[in-house]
Amino acid sequence: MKSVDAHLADILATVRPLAPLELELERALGTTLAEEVTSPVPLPPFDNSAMDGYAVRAADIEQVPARLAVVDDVAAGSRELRAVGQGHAVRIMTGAPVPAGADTVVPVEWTDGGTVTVTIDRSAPAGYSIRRAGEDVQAGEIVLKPGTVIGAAQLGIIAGVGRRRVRARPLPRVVVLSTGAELAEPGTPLQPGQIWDSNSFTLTAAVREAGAEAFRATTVNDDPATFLDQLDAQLVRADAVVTSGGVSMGAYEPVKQALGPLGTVHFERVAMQPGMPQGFGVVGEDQVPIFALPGNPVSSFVSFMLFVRPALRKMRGLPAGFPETVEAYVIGALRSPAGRRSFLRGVLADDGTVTPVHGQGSHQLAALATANALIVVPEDVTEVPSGTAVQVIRL
Ligand SMILES: Nc1nc2c(c(=O)[nH]1)N[C@H]1C(S)=C(S)[C@@H](COP(=O)(O)OP(=O)(O)OC[C@H]3O[C@@H](n4cnc5c(N)ncnc54)[C@H](O)[C@@H]3O)O[C@H]1N2
Ligand code: MOO
Repeated sequence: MKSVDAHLADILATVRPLAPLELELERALGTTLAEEVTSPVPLPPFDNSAMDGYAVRAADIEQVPARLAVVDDVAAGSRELRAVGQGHAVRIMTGAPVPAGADTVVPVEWTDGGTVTVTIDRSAPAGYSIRRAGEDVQAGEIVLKPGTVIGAAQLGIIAGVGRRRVRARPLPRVVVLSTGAELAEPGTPLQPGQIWDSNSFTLTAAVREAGAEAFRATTVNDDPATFLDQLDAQLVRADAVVTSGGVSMGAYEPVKQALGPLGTVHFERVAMQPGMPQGFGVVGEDQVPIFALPGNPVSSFVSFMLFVRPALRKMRGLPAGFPETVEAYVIGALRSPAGRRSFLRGVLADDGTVTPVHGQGSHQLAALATANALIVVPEDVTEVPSGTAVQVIRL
Protein backbone atom coordinates (compact mmCIF):
# COMPACT_ATOMS: atom_id res chain seq x y z
CA MET A 1 0.00 0.00 0.00
CA LYS A 2 1.14 3.54 -0.71
CA SER A 3 1.80 5.76 2.30
CA VAL A 4 -0.28 8.84 3.02
CA ASP A 5 2.84 11.00 2.76
CA ALA A 6 3.84 9.54 -0.62
CA HIS A 7 0.33 10.08 -2.00
CA LEU A 8 0.25 13.70 -0.82
CA ALA A 9 3.77 14.26 -2.21
CA ASP A 10 2.66 12.96 -5.64
CA ILE A 11 -0.34 15.26 -5.61
CA LEU A 12 1.68 18.31 -4.59
CA ALA A 13 4.29 17.52 -7.25
CA THR A 14 1.54 17.50 -9.90
CA VAL A 15 -0.60 20.53 -9.08
CA ARG A 16 0.68 24.01 -9.98
CA PRO A 17 -0.13 27.46 -8.66
CA LEU A 18 -2.70 29.14 -10.92
CA ALA A 19 -1.33 31.90 -13.15
CA PRO A 20 -1.95 35.41 -11.80
CA LEU A 21 -4.60 37.60 -13.48
CA GLU A 22 -5.52 41.26 -13.34
CA LEU A 23 -8.64 41.11 -11.19
CA GLU A 24 -11.23 43.79 -10.56
CA LEU A 25 -11.45 44.49 -6.84
CA GLU A 26 -14.97 43.05 -6.77
CA ARG A 27 -13.50 39.68 -7.76
CA ALA A 28 -10.37 39.78 -5.63
CA LEU A 29 -11.67 38.64 -2.23
CA GLY A 30 -9.93 35.45 -1.12
CA THR A 31 -7.40 35.51 -3.96
CA THR A 32 -3.65 35.54 -3.41
CA LEU A 33 -1.73 38.69 -4.20
CA ALA A 34 0.92 38.24 -6.89
CA GLU A 35 2.50 41.70 -6.78
CA GLU A 36 3.75 44.29 -4.33
CA VAL A 37 1.08 46.89 -3.70
CA THR A 38 2.51 50.35 -3.05
CA SER A 39 0.85 53.66 -2.39
CA PRO A 40 1.35 56.40 -5.00
CA VAL A 41 0.62 59.11 -2.42
CA PRO A 42 1.01 59.52 1.33
CA LEU A 43 -1.98 58.38 3.41
CA PRO A 44 -3.64 60.40 4.66
CA PRO A 45 -2.84 62.60 1.64
CA PHE A 46 -3.16 65.83 3.70
CA ASP A 47 -3.26 66.93 7.34
CA ASN A 48 -6.86 66.56 8.49
CA SER A 49 -9.02 66.79 11.55
CA ALA A 50 -9.64 63.75 13.77
CA MET A 51 -12.63 65.45 15.45
CA ASP A 52 -15.64 67.62 14.75
CA GLY A 53 -14.70 70.94 16.33
CA TYR A 54 -12.76 74.14 15.65
CA ALA A 55 -9.38 74.62 13.98
CA VAL A 56 -7.55 77.36 15.87
CA ARG A 57 -4.11 78.60 16.83
CA ALA A 58 -2.98 76.90 20.03
CA ALA A 59 -1.51 80.20 21.21
CA ASP A 60 -5.00 81.79 21.08
CA ILE A 61 -6.44 79.31 23.58
CA GLU A 62 -3.66 79.16 26.13
CA GLN A 63 -5.92 81.27 28.37
CA VAL A 64 -9.45 79.90 28.67
CA PRO A 65 -12.26 80.60 28.30
CA ALA A 66 -11.27 82.19 24.98
CA ARG A 67 -13.71 83.83 22.57
CA LEU A 68 -12.80 83.61 18.86
CA ALA A 69 -14.46 84.76 15.64
CA VAL A 70 -15.73 81.89 13.47
CA VAL A 71 -14.52 82.82 9.95
CA ASP A 72 -15.29 79.65 7.96
CA ASP A 73 -16.85 76.20 7.96
CA VAL A 74 -14.92 73.26 6.48
CA ALA A 75 -16.50 69.93 5.83
CA ALA A 76 -14.68 66.78 4.68
CA GLY A 77 -14.11 67.26 0.95
CA SER A 78 -13.85 71.07 1.18
CA ARG A 79 -11.38 72.52 -1.31
CA GLU A 80 -11.25 76.27 -0.78
CA LEU A 81 -9.96 77.01 2.64
CA ARG A 82 -9.58 80.32 4.41
CA ALA A 83 -6.47 80.65 6.52
CA VAL A 84 -6.92 80.96 10.24
CA GLY A 85 -5.56 84.24 11.52
CA GLN A 86 -4.94 85.38 15.06
CA GLY A 87 -8.17 85.35 17.07
CA HIS A 88 -9.94 83.25 14.44
CA ALA A 89 -11.52 79.84 14.48
CA VAL A 90 -12.79 77.67 11.63
CA ARG A 91 -15.56 75.18 12.26
CA ILE A 92 -14.14 71.84 11.03
CA MET A 93 -15.49 68.34 10.56
CA THR A 94 -13.74 65.00 10.96
CA GLY A 95 -11.65 64.25 7.86
CA ALA A 96 -11.67 67.85 6.60
CA PRO A 97 -8.32 69.45 5.67
CA VAL A 98 -6.80 71.60 8.40
CA PRO A 99 -6.66 75.18 7.08
CA ALA A 100 -3.38 77.08 6.94
CA GLY A 101 -2.59 79.01 10.09
CA ALA A 102 -4.39 76.57 12.41
CA ASP A 103 -2.18 74.21 14.40
CA THR A 104 -4.72 72.51 16.65
CA VAL A 105 -8.32 71.28 16.65
CA VAL A 106 -10.56 71.70 19.68
CA PRO A 107 -13.42 69.17 19.89
CA VAL A 108 -16.88 70.76 19.78
CA GLU A 109 -17.61 69.32 23.25
CA TRP A 110 -15.10 71.79 24.77
CA THR A 111 -16.92 74.79 23.31
CA ASP A 112 -20.31 76.50 23.26
CA GLY A 113 -20.74 75.37 19.61
CA GLY A 114 -21.09 78.96 18.33
CA THR A 115 -21.25 79.71 14.61
CA VAL A 116 -20.48 83.46 14.67
CA THR A 117 -18.21 83.49 17.68
CA VAL A 118 -17.16 80.50 19.71
CA THR A 119 -16.18 80.25 23.36
CA ILE A 120 -13.58 77.60 24.06
CA ASP A 121 -13.36 76.23 27.61
CA ARG A 122 -10.23 74.07 27.41
CA SER A 123 -6.75 74.61 26.00
CA ALA A 124 -5.21 72.16 23.55
CA PRO A 125 -1.53 71.81 22.61
CA ALA A 126 -0.35 72.29 19.02
CA GLY A 127 -1.11 69.21 16.89
CA TYR A 128 -4.05 68.11 18.99
CA SER A 129 -6.64 66.07 16.98
CA ILE A 130 -4.69 66.53 13.74
CA ARG A 131 -3.97 63.46 11.63
CA ARG A 132 -0.78 64.14 9.74
CA ALA A 133 -0.23 63.43 6.04
CA GLY A 134 1.69 60.15 5.62
CA GLU A 135 0.97 59.00 9.18
CA ASP A 136 -0.42 55.69 7.88
CA VAL A 137 1.60 55.21 4.68
CA GLN A 138 4.44 57.16 3.04
CA ALA A 139 4.33 57.76 -0.74
CA GLY A 140 5.93 54.75 -2.45
CA GLU A 141 5.67 52.54 0.62
CA ILE A 142 4.74 48.85 0.21
CA VAL A 143 1.38 48.17 1.85
CA LEU A 144 0.95 44.49 0.88
CA LYS A 145 3.42 41.81 -0.20
CA PRO A 146 3.00 39.04 -2.78
CA GLY A 147 1.56 35.86 -1.25
CA THR A 148 -0.90 37.74 0.96
CA VAL A 149 -4.43 36.35 0.93
CA ILE A 150 -6.77 39.23 0.16
CA GLY A 151 -9.33 39.52 2.94
CA ALA A 152 -11.64 42.41 3.73
CA ALA A 153 -8.98 44.66 5.27
CA GLN A 154 -6.46 43.91 2.49
CA LEU A 155 -9.08 44.70 -0.14
CA GLY A 156 -9.69 47.95 1.74
CA ILE A 157 -6.10 49.11 1.59
CA ILE A 158 -5.80 48.18 -2.10
CA ALA A 159 -8.78 50.47 -2.78
CA GLY A 160 -7.36 52.94 -0.26
CA VAL A 161 -4.22 53.41 -2.39
CA GLY A 162 -6.44 54.12 -5.39
CA ARG A 163 -6.27 50.81 -7.25
CA ARG A 164 -9.23 49.44 -9.23
CA ARG A 165 -7.54 46.18 -10.23
CA VAL A 166 -4.92 43.99 -8.70
CA ARG A 167 -2.67 41.19 -9.90
CA ALA A 168 -3.57 38.05 -7.99
CA ARG A 169 -3.88 34.29 -8.31
CA PRO A 170 -7.62 33.64 -8.76
CA LEU A 171 -9.68 31.26 -6.68
CA PRO A 172 -9.33 27.75 -8.10
CA ARG A 173 -12.59 26.67 -9.77
CA VAL A 174 -13.44 23.20 -8.56
CA VAL A 175 -16.13 20.97 -10.03
CA VAL A 176 -17.63 18.45 -7.60
CA LEU A 177 -19.21 15.38 -9.12
CA SER A 178 -20.90 12.59 -7.15
CA THR A 179 -21.45 9.19 -8.70
CA GLY A 180 -23.76 6.40 -7.67
CA ALA A 181 -26.97 4.83 -9.02
CA GLU A 182 -28.34 4.81 -5.47
CA LEU A 183 -28.22 8.57 -5.07
CA ALA A 184 -31.37 10.66 -4.78
CA GLU A 185 -31.41 14.45 -4.74
CA PRO A 186 -32.14 15.82 -1.23
CA GLY A 187 -35.65 17.24 -1.20
CA THR A 188 -37.02 14.40 -3.34
CA PRO A 189 -38.58 11.20 -1.93
CA LEU A 190 -36.40 8.11 -1.48
CA GLN A 191 -37.19 5.06 -3.60
CA PRO A 192 -36.27 1.60 -2.25
CA GLY A 193 -32.47 1.18 -2.16
CA GLN A 194 -31.79 4.87 -2.48
CA ILE A 195 -29.97 7.30 -0.17
CA TRP A 196 -29.78 11.06 -0.43
CA ASP A 197 -26.60 12.41 -1.99
CA SER A 198 -24.67 14.15 0.78
CA ASN A 199 -21.11 13.99 -0.52
CA SER A 200 -21.52 16.56 -3.24
CA PHE A 201 -22.80 19.03 -0.63
CA THR A 202 -20.04 18.19 1.85
CA LEU A 203 -17.35 18.48 -0.79
CA THR A 204 -18.70 21.66 -2.37
CA ALA A 205 -18.78 23.27 1.06
CA ALA A 206 -15.31 21.98 1.90
CA VAL A 207 -14.00 23.48 -1.35
CA ARG A 208 -15.46 26.86 -0.40
CA GLU A 209 -14.09 26.62 3.13
CA ALA A 210 -10.69 25.93 1.55
CA GLY A 211 -10.82 29.28 -0.25
CA ALA A 212 -11.81 28.07 -3.71
CA GLU A 213 -14.87 28.36 -5.95
CA ALA A 214 -17.07 25.27 -6.13
CA PHE A 215 -19.55 24.06 -8.76
CA ARG A 216 -21.77 21.13 -7.87
CA ALA A 217 -22.34 19.15 -11.05
CA THR A 218 -25.38 16.94 -11.58
CA THR A 219 -24.89 13.56 -9.94
CA VAL A 220 -24.27 10.72 -12.35
CA ASN A 221 -25.29 7.05 -12.14
CA ASP A 222 -22.97 4.06 -12.41
CA ASP A 223 -22.39 4.26 -16.17
CA PRO A 224 -18.76 5.12 -17.08
CA ALA A 225 -19.79 6.66 -20.43
CA THR A 226 -22.27 8.99 -18.73
CA PHE A 227 -19.59 9.89 -16.21
CA LEU A 228 -17.11 10.75 -18.99
CA ASP A 229 -19.72 12.87 -20.81
CA GLN A 230 -20.49 14.79 -17.65
CA LEU A 231 -16.79 15.22 -16.89
CA ASP A 232 -16.15 16.49 -20.40
CA ALA A 233 -18.96 19.03 -20.11
CA GLN A 234 -17.60 20.27 -16.78
CA LEU A 235 -13.90 20.48 -17.68
CA VAL A 236 -14.23 23.83 -19.46
CA ARG A 237 -14.78 25.59 -16.18
CA ALA A 238 -12.54 23.51 -13.94
CA ASP A 239 -9.09 24.10 -12.49
CA ALA A 240 -9.63 20.87 -10.55
CA VAL A 241 -12.28 18.14 -10.31
CA VAL A 242 -13.32 16.23 -7.21
CA THR A 243 -15.45 13.11 -7.62
CA SER A 244 -16.91 10.82 -5.00
CA GLY A 245 -17.65 7.13 -5.29
CA GLY A 246 -16.92 4.46 -7.84
CA VAL A 247 -13.29 3.81 -7.01
CA SER A 248 -13.18 0.52 -5.09
CA MET A 249 -13.47 -3.14 -6.06
CA GLY A 250 -17.15 -3.55 -7.03
CA ALA A 251 -18.64 -4.53 -10.36
CA TYR A 252 -19.90 -0.99 -11.00
CA GLU A 253 -17.13 1.53 -10.41
CA PRO A 254 -17.77 4.21 -13.03
CA VAL A 255 -14.95 6.56 -12.05
CA LYS A 256 -12.31 3.86 -12.02
CA GLN A 257 -13.66 2.24 -15.18
CA ALA A 258 -13.84 5.54 -17.04
CA LEU A 259 -10.55 7.07 -15.93
CA GLY A 260 -8.36 4.01 -15.42
CA PRO A 261 -7.88 3.34 -19.17
CA LEU A 262 -6.77 6.96 -19.79
CA GLY A 263 -3.48 6.13 -18.13
CA THR A 264 -3.20 9.58 -16.57
CA VAL A 265 -5.22 8.80 -13.46
CA HIS A 266 -3.98 6.19 -11.01
CA PHE A 267 -6.11 4.21 -8.62
CA GLU A 268 -4.27 3.09 -5.55
CA ARG A 269 -4.71 1.81 -2.05
CA VAL A 270 -3.40 4.35 0.42
CA ALA A 271 -2.44 3.13 3.89
CA MET A 272 -5.06 5.08 5.78
CA GLN A 273 -8.35 4.56 7.56
CA PRO A 274 -10.80 5.79 6.37
CA GLY A 275 -10.10 6.61 2.73
CA MET A 276 -8.07 3.66 1.52
CA PRO A 277 -9.13 3.63 -2.17
CA GLN A 278 -7.89 6.79 -3.87
CA GLY A 279 -7.64 7.96 -7.45
CA PHE A 280 -5.58 10.91 -8.58
CA GLY A 281 -4.22 12.20 -11.87
CA VAL A 282 -4.89 14.68 -14.64
CA VAL A 283 -7.54 14.80 -17.38
CA GLY A 284 -8.22 16.72 -20.57
CA GLU A 285 -6.02 18.86 -22.80
CA ASP A 286 -5.26 21.23 -19.96
CA GLN A 287 -4.21 18.40 -17.65
CA VAL A 288 -6.75 19.34 -15.03
CA PRO A 289 -6.03 17.59 -11.71
CA ILE A 290 -8.75 15.15 -10.70
CA PHE A 291 -9.26 13.72 -7.23
CA ALA A 292 -11.32 10.53 -7.30
CA LEU A 293 -12.31 10.16 -3.67
CA PRO A 294 -14.01 7.13 -2.13
CA GLY A 295 -17.79 7.25 -1.76
CA ASN A 296 -18.18 6.54 1.93
CA PRO A 297 -19.11 9.95 3.32
CA VAL A 298 -16.50 10.07 6.08
CA SER A 299 -13.84 8.67 3.74
CA SER A 300 -14.46 11.33 1.12
CA PHE A 301 -14.41 14.09 3.73
CA VAL A 302 -11.18 12.88 5.35
CA SER A 303 -9.59 12.40 1.91
CA PHE A 304 -10.53 15.96 1.05
CA MET A 305 -8.87 17.32 4.19
CA LEU A 306 -5.68 15.33 3.66
CA PHE A 307 -5.20 15.62 -0.10
CA VAL A 308 -7.50 18.13 -1.80
CA ARG A 309 -7.17 20.96 0.70
CA PRO A 310 -3.35 21.07 0.54
CA ALA A 311 -3.54 20.84 -3.27
CA LEU A 312 -5.92 23.82 -3.36
CA ARG A 313 -3.51 25.76 -1.15
CA LYS A 314 -0.72 25.08 -3.61
CA MET A 315 -2.97 26.15 -6.52
CA ARG A 316 -3.66 29.37 -4.63
CA GLY A 317 0.08 29.99 -4.35
CA LEU A 318 0.22 29.30 -0.61
CA PRO A 319 2.52 27.00 1.39
CA ALA A 320 1.04 23.51 1.33
CA GLY A 321 1.67 20.25 3.14
CA PHE A 322 0.20 17.76 5.56
CA PRO A 323 -2.44 19.51 7.71
CA GLU A 324 -1.16 21.19 10.85
CA THR A 325 -1.61 19.15 14.02
CA VAL A 326 -1.80 20.03 17.70
CA GLU A 327 -1.15 17.77 20.66
CA ALA A 328 -4.04 16.65 22.86
CA TYR A 329 -4.71 13.99 25.49
CA VAL A 330 -7.18 11.40 24.39
CA ILE A 331 -10.06 10.51 26.72
CA GLY A 332 -10.90 6.89 25.96
CA ALA A 333 -8.91 4.10 24.33
CA LEU A 334 -8.40 3.94 20.54
CA ARG A 335 -7.77 1.10 18.12
CA SER A 336 -6.26 1.34 14.68
CA PRO A 337 -5.46 -1.23 11.96
CA ALA A 338 -1.78 -2.18 11.72
CA GLY A 339 0.09 -0.53 8.87
CA ARG A 340 -2.50 2.20 8.28
CA ARG A 341 -2.66 5.74 9.58
CA SER A 342 -6.05 6.33 11.19
CA PHE A 343 -7.92 9.59 11.28
CA LEU A 344 -10.50 9.10 14.02
CA ARG A 345 -13.17 11.68 14.60
CA GLY A 346 -13.06 13.48 17.94
CA VAL A 347 -14.12 16.49 19.93
CA LEU A 348 -11.19 18.68 20.91
CA ALA A 349 -11.86 20.68 24.07
CA ASP A 350 -10.29 23.88 25.39
CA ASP A 351 -8.61 21.92 28.19
CA GLY A 352 -6.39 20.12 25.68
CA THR A 353 -8.27 16.83 25.70
CA VAL A 354 -9.84 15.08 22.74
CA THR A 355 -12.76 12.65 23.05
CA PRO A 356 -13.48 10.22 20.21
CA VAL A 357 -17.07 10.48 18.98
CA HIS A 358 -19.34 7.42 19.08
CA GLY A 359 -19.55 5.93 15.61
CA GLN A 360 -16.20 5.64 13.86
CA GLY A 361 -17.53 3.85 10.77
CA SER A 362 -16.72 5.48 7.44
CA HIS A 363 -20.47 5.67 6.69
CA GLN A 364 -21.28 7.46 9.97
CA LEU A 365 -21.71 10.99 8.73
CA ALA A 366 -23.84 12.08 11.69
CA ALA A 367 -20.98 11.19 14.04
CA LEU A 368 -18.57 13.18 11.84
CA ALA A 369 -20.91 16.14 12.07
CA THR A 370 -20.45 16.20 15.87
CA ALA A 371 -16.64 16.18 15.61
CA ASN A 372 -14.28 19.13 15.37
CA ALA A 373 -11.03 17.24 15.00
CA LEU A 374 -9.33 14.23 13.46
CA ILE A 375 -7.20 12.17 15.82
CA VAL A 376 -4.13 10.86 14.00
CA VAL A 377 -2.95 7.38 14.96
CA PRO A 378 0.36 6.47 13.25
CA GLU A 379 0.79 3.39 11.04
CA ASP A 380 2.80 1.43 13.63
CA VAL A 381 0.33 1.95 16.50
CA THR A 382 -2.65 -0.36 16.93
CA GLU A 383 -3.80 0.52 20.46
CA VAL A 384 -3.83 3.88 22.19
CA PRO A 385 -4.63 3.79 25.91
CA SER A 386 -6.77 6.52 27.42
CA GLY A 387 -4.70 9.50 28.54
CA THR A 388 -2.08 9.18 25.80
CA ALA A 389 -0.83 12.30 24.01
CA VAL A 390 -1.95 12.23 20.36
CA GLN A 391 -1.70 14.52 17.37
CA VAL A 392 -4.97 16.09 16.25
CA ILE A 393 -6.01 17.95 13.09
CA ARG A 394 -8.55 20.68 13.81
CA LEU A 395 -11.51 20.70 11.44
N1 LIG B 1 -14.30 -5.72 -1.84
C1 LIG B 1 -13.99 -4.48 -1.41
N2 LIG B 1 -14.98 -3.63 -1.14
C2 LIG B 1 -14.69 -2.40 -0.69
C3 LIG B 1 -13.36 -2.02 -0.49
C4 LIG B 1 -12.34 -2.93 -0.79
O1 LIG B 1 -11.14 -2.65 -0.65
N3 LIG B 1 -12.71 -4.16 -1.26
N4 LIG B 1 -13.10 -0.79 0.03
C5 LIG B 1 -14.12 -0.23 0.86
C6 LIG B 1 -13.78 1.11 1.23
S1 LIG B 1 -12.57 1.23 2.36
C7 LIG B 1 -14.42 2.19 0.73
S2 LIG B 1 -14.04 3.74 1.32
C8 LIG B 1 -15.49 2.09 -0.26
C9 LIG B 1 -15.23 3.04 -1.42
O2 LIG B 1 -16.20 2.78 -2.34
P1 LIG B 1 -16.45 3.63 -3.65
O3 LIG B 1 -15.57 4.79 -3.69
O4 LIG B 1 -16.41 2.73 -4.79
O5 LIG B 1 -17.88 4.22 -3.40
P2 LIG B 1 -19.29 3.58 -3.63
O6 LIG B 1 -19.18 2.11 -3.68
O7 LIG B 1 -19.93 4.29 -4.74
O8 LIG B 1 -19.98 4.02 -2.28
C10 LIG B 1 -19.50 3.62 -1.03
C11 LIG B 1 -20.56 3.96 0.00
O9 LIG B 1 -20.73 5.34 0.07
C12 LIG B 1 -22.06 5.71 -0.22
N5 LIG B 1 -22.06 6.93 -1.07
C13 LIG B 1 -21.49 7.01 -2.28
N6 LIG B 1 -21.69 8.24 -2.79
C14 LIG B 1 -22.38 8.93 -1.87
C15 LIG B 1 -22.88 10.26 -1.84
N7 LIG B 1 -22.70 11.10 -2.85
N8 LIG B 1 -23.55 10.67 -0.74
C16 LIG B 1 -23.74 9.80 0.31
N9 LIG B 1 -23.27 8.53 0.31
C17 LIG B 1 -22.62 8.10 -0.75
C18 LIG B 1 -22.61 4.57 -1.01
O10 LIG B 1 -23.97 4.48 -0.96
C19 LIG B 1 -21.92 3.40 -0.33
O11 LIG B 1 -22.57 3.04 0.84
O12 LIG B 1 -15.56 0.77 -0.79
C20 LIG B 1 -15.51 -0.27 0.22
N10 LIG B 1 -15.71 -1.51 -0.42
O1 MOO C 1 -11.32 3.66 2.96
MO1 MOO C 1 -12.88 3.14 3.48
O2 MOO C 1 -12.85 4.68 3.89
O3 MOO C 1 -12.07 2.52 4.97
O4 MOO C 1 -14.39 3.01 4.31
